[in-house]
Amino acid sequence: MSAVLETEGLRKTYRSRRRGVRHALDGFDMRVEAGQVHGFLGPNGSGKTTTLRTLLGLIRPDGGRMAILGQEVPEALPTVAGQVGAIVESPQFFPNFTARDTLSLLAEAGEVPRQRIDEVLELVGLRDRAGERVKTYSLGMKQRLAVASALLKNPRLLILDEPANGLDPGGIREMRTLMRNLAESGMTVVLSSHILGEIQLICDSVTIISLGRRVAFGPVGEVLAQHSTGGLRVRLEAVTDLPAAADTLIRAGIRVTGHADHLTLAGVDKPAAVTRLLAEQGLYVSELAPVAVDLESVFLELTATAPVPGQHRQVDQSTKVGGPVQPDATTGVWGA
Ligand SMILES: Nc1ncnc2c1ncn2[C@@H]1O[C@H](COP(=O)(O)OP(=O)(O)OP(=O)(O)O)[C@@H](O)[C@H]1O
Repeated sequence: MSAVLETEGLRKTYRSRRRGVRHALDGFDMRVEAGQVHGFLGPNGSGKTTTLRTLLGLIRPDGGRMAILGQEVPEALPTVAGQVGAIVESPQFFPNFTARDTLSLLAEAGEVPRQRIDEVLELVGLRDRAGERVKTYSLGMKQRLAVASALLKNPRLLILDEPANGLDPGGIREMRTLMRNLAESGMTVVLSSHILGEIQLICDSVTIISLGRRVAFGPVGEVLAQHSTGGLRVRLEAVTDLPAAADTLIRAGIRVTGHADHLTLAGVDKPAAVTRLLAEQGLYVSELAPVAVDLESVFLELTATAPVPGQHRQVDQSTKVGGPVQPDATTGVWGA
């Protein structure tokens, strides 16, 4: 597959007399394949906006290379810019313009046919409010207008920083469907977001950045599988049997974590052996299921345990990433 967006060894250092040196990007690699919805994730201050601004030519990198649609940027930006739609940080609109005026202005500047204005207004759900002034819009309506403006050129690559910002639950779901439909029509979509449950639902692949470096990437299923503990969740017909079941399993060499209404197990080769062991003691299993690891757990683990060489300390401190995250005792993902 061809890469629509690529960075290799990207570096960006901010220097200030007062705050000293800050390595916002420290050899950052990223690759997004054509036609994918790609989640770009990282804690506050990890370098996401810096990456996107650098790719769009708004910031000059200190090292590394970048390509958009197979062309090296920033050199090729004049050529590729017409095929890229982006919202990075909160876009500013003229408050006294209506949504339609706003999009008309942008369409004229970008030589976009006027009929496209109605298409994008319909897509983002603003059709019936398009004649009202932007200053009367809610946060979510402004966000919809921002997405409409990024879609105006029918870009091959759409980059959205926190597109769900301010959207109501129905709006988030509509945005999810819109992103999937756009990808199915061949558009590549890069989403930066902190709503990890949403990213897990929408995205084909992800990149996780921490301290300006990539700490995970690939198809969502693979990233989850790589960090799966292989644990099992066991429920019994009688909750009161849990202590006896835990005893039996521990004696068989299985690592067990107890919870109010279930056990989590690690170090199990054959799940059927668990059922047999317990049945032999008159303990009956009502559920035996793999413990599902979610993107949020993987994210917390990876971003909090990323290496922290001395020179990255400032970014680390600003993001408040400390020592390893403690296992979540309620899910038992690391509880064994
Ligand atoms: N103009 C600047 N001058 C100095 N430092 C900056 C500047 N812009 C960003 N930084 C620093 O670079 C680091 C990366 O910031 P960036 O905005 O890329 O993070 P982010 O991942 O987008 O965070 P968030 O999730 O909060 O939006 C942060 O420590 C930030 O303080």
